[in-house]
Amino acid sequence: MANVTLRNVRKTYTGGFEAIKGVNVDVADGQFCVLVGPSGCGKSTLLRMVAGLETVTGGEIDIGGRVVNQIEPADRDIAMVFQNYALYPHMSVYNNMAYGLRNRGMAETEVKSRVEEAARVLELTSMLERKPRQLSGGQRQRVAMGRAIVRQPKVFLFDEPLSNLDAKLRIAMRVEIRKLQRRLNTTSIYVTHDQLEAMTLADVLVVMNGGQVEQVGNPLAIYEKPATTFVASFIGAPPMNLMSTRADEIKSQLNGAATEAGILGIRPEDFVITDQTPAGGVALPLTVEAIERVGAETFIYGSREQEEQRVAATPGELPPGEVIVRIPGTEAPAIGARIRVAAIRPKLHLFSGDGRTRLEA
Ligand SMILES: Nc1ncnc2c1ncn2[C@@H]1O[C@H](COP(=O)(O)OP(=O)(O)OP(=O)(O)O)[C@@H](O)[C@H]1O
Repeated sequence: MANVTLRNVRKTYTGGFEAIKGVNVDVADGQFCVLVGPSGCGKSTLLRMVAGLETVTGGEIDIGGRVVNQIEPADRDIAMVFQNYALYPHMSVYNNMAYGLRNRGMAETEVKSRVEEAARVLELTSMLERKPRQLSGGQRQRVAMGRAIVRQPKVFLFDEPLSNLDAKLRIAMRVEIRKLQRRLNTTSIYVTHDQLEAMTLADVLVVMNGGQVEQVGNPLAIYEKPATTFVASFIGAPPMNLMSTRADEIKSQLNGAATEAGILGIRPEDFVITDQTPAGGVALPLTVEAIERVGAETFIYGSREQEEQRVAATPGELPPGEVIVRIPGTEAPAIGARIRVAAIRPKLHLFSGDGRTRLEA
């Protein structure tokens, strides 16, 4: 059991590319921390630095009160689960799990007891004699987990462990990993580019962009109060609608301070279809361009009457003038219909014109 603290951690690769530009993160003992961000944001680099697989070019990595910058991976008391599982194909499931323990010279009775306990927890007991090729993707993933568990490390590190699984199995394994982590109560750091996986797994969510941390916190708190337009559009699908507060129709509905802000954000589910303009809210006329019915809810893609300038570049950015509205149920207006949608003040997000600062609505 251990906390993990990153203090102003930096990484410049040979050749001069600065992949990590001063990251501070604190993961308390037993917490599940998820690093999320788009491809190339540096999340794998950061995880590999914690593991000791990449050198640290600045700052400190502290595991359980000990700075580990100069400590070999094998001596850091961590266990890593990789995307490709990295199982030995010629060894049985049992031997795959036992290998690392035997390498450390552990007595065979202790090896047996740890492997059998991990197999029981992971429901692999009946498969211990099989080779990896005789297992499904999900079972291989569990063997990879088992190999980490038997080590009884202070910290688990996961590098996109579910990305080779199909959508259904990903969800099942996501739930399994969370249950297992709660049971073992082992501090964990998990890398993914999937914001939904990140939201559902994390105690502490770290949203990264361009080698820096955009926001750290509880996933729901981040969803409710994103610090930047990058976070606003990366966390949540479909993404938050972002529009310029200087568009005439919007400016007329916001008070002075708010119109100075620059960018107004409204999540698709925070709109209602209504002819009223709620006090302290914003209403928009839309022409319905497309409808998607997804089981119990419906997405309406609407266009605003007026063209507007593009707002600060963000990952899930919608085309200018397009608004997504998410409503429960399957009843929806017809394509081409003109509707009005509105959202009230607690659901309005305001950001500075460059998208870098959240302002009070
Ligand atoms: N050995 C290396 N030398 C130079 N640059 C590297 C090296 N490894 C990674 N990079 C660069 O560092 C940046 C961060 O890479 P990293 O693999 O950490 O990103 P990531 O967020 O994990 O992305 P992905 O989700 O695609 O794996 C990228 O721009 C990448 O090209």
